Amino acid sequence: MATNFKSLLPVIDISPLVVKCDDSNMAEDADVAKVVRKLDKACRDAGFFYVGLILVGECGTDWSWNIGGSYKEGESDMSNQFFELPYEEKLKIKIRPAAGYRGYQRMGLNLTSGKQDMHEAIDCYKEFNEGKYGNLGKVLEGPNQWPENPQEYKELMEEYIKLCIDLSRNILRGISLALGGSPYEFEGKMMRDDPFWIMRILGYPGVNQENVIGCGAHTDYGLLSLINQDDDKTALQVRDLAGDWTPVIPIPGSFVCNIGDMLKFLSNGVYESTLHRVINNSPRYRVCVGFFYETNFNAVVEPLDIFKEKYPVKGTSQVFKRIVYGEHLVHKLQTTFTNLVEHS
Ligand SMILES: NC(=[NH2+])NCCC[C@H](N)C(=O)O
Ligand SMILES: O=C(O)CCC(=O)C(=O)O
Ligand SMILES: [Fe+2]
Repeated sequence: MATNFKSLLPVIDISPLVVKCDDSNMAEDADVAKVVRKLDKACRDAGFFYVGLILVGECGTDWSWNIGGSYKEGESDMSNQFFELPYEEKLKIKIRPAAGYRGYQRMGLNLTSGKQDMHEAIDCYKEFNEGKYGNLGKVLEGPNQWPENPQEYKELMEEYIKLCIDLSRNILRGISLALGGSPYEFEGKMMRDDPFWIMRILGYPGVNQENVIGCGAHTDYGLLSLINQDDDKTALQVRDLAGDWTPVIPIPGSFVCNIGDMLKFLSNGVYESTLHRVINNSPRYRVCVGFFYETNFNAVVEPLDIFKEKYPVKGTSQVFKRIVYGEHLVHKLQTTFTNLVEHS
């Protein structure tokens, strides 16, 4: 992987995790242990890091792609093609509450802390059977909406999602070890055997003025986010421990990975979900795909016993109430899309 990019965030080659993914004794492997130490430091510091994958592993998936690279070879062009379509064309897959908040959202529809974000997007969520999550889940019921053109877009993105799910699971095994648990604290029991996911294909207009907010400061909602950004524009910024905004300079062939709110809760606050925002100061259009790997939709999330024992709470500021992930998500949707309810 290229090393001539100056970034303040660590780059972690996670291939040992992928190679050892089926080995329950993976923690004893020296290469895995090294990755785990790096993950722990990255998660305690910024909560943001780059992941790379150099080896070809075997995990029931074709890993013979350089992370993010397969997307950039084809689908990225298709995302650009979609956003270049006339507005009326894009509206054919318009996001609506009745369509489970899935589909195309115009520039400025998404609100963060009540302010309009200068991005447009296609939002997708894991599809599930009607009624599966009762009233709460109803809000998100419906098939994802894909454009008719380009035709192969849907199929390719669905492949991409599978890879992201696999990759997220492997990284989380490393994070689970980094927290001092088994590799499997974030799967299986505790209702995390049917992980929910979100994917947002984002387009940010090029600008001629400074500091147009593409996406306001927020934390992500779930366990782990994988950000696949254009290689030639720096727009994503992370708030570091000192409270300064650090640019996340793209590193070709890598994903940017960050911690979401659920991981913060489950880890008893040992790892934080870090604030980040997007400002595309480039005159050119920027496309980015965010993949968000979550707990089960109906998971009750609270600090895991193992982490409460390992990391006793100091003071009262760190006491986490139990929450249901789906409630957290639906609440976020309602504050993000307040303008949508009125017009549809
Ligand atoms: N699904 C997301 N990660 N959305 C990011 C946008 C931030 C969203 N508007 C919020 O206020 O939380
Ligand atoms: O565009 C990006 O780089 C990140 C987008 C993001 O933070 C989000 O959608 O949650
Ligand atoms: Fe985000």
